[in-house]
Amino acid sequence: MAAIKLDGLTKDYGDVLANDDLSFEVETGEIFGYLGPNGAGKTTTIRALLGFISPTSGSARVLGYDVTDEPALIEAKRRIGYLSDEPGFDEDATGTKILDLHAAVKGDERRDELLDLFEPPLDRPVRDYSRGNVQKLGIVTTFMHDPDLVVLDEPTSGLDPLLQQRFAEFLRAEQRNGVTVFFSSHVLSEVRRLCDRVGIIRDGQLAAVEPIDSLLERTGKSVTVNTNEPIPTDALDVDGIHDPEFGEFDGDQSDTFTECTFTFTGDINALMTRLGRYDLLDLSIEEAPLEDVFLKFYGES
Ligand SMILES: Nc1ncnc2c1ncn2[C@@H]1O[C@H](COP(=O)(O)OP(=O)(O)OP(=O)(O)O)[C@@H](O)[C@H]1O
Repeated sequence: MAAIKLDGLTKDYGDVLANDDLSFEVETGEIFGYLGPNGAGKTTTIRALLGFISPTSGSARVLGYDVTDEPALIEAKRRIGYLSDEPGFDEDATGTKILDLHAAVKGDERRDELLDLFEPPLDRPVRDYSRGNVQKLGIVTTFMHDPDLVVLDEPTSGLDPLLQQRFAEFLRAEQRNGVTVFFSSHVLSEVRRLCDRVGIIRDGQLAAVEPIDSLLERTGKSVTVNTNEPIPTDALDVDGIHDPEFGEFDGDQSDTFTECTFTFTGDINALMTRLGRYDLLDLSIEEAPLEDVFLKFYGES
């Protein structure tokens, strides 16, 4: 059985068609990334899955329960963890009080283990928390009742790189124990590290559902080359170089360049061999920004 199933899910806010006829499934035990630019409709889907808003048409099921069937959804939520993009805890309450409240509703058999791992402050009121500390507390509340499915809206925002790494390892371990993870993000490096498959939403419509590997193959890298002296533009005669942009006095004006940025989808060894013949000052190879991916591959559709 799919852990999440959307069947023509539509949410029309009047001015905005935030989710337009979305259909896809998330398998039990997979980590599924839900990607899209700002305002694409990710939070709207998540809020519909948790019963916070009603679909205008279509339907959705979580853990087999219809999200518009209130008693059924209450039952399902005992087995679901949810981390909001804005946790919105009571500012006057301490961390301990918030955890006690959540425990009273859902249980807290994993509280101590999670506190050891993520170490949010507990004795101060939430008003005095940094963004990262709010997020750490949110992670504890999401997992402490040992859910089968977790729905995470931008889960690593505010976490430092070390904690992001710890959280990634934690999610992988949860997955090995059979937990299903559905999370939204606009950060490609996070998605790359975690996901098995991704669904991409743009302007409320599903642009693609595909394994992360095939998305990354098409995405390519963003490469910047700086040289010590002008080198021939022929140096870029390598399969997989797209849209080269040259430094101010380079490229188009002459047949040499000292600075060039391009997207690369080819064999990195072939590129290094070719460029290795020249005297390079600097070479950077980075993940293409997710916004570029959207524009490049899904812009026209
Ligand atoms: N309650 C609402 N009433 C009217 N319009 C809304 C409401 N909530 C969201 N929208 C609109 O619906 C669209 C989708 O918003 P949503 O928050 O689902 O996007 P998102 O992909 O989660 O964006 P972000 O990454 O910025 O959080 C946006 O145009 C937003 O302005």
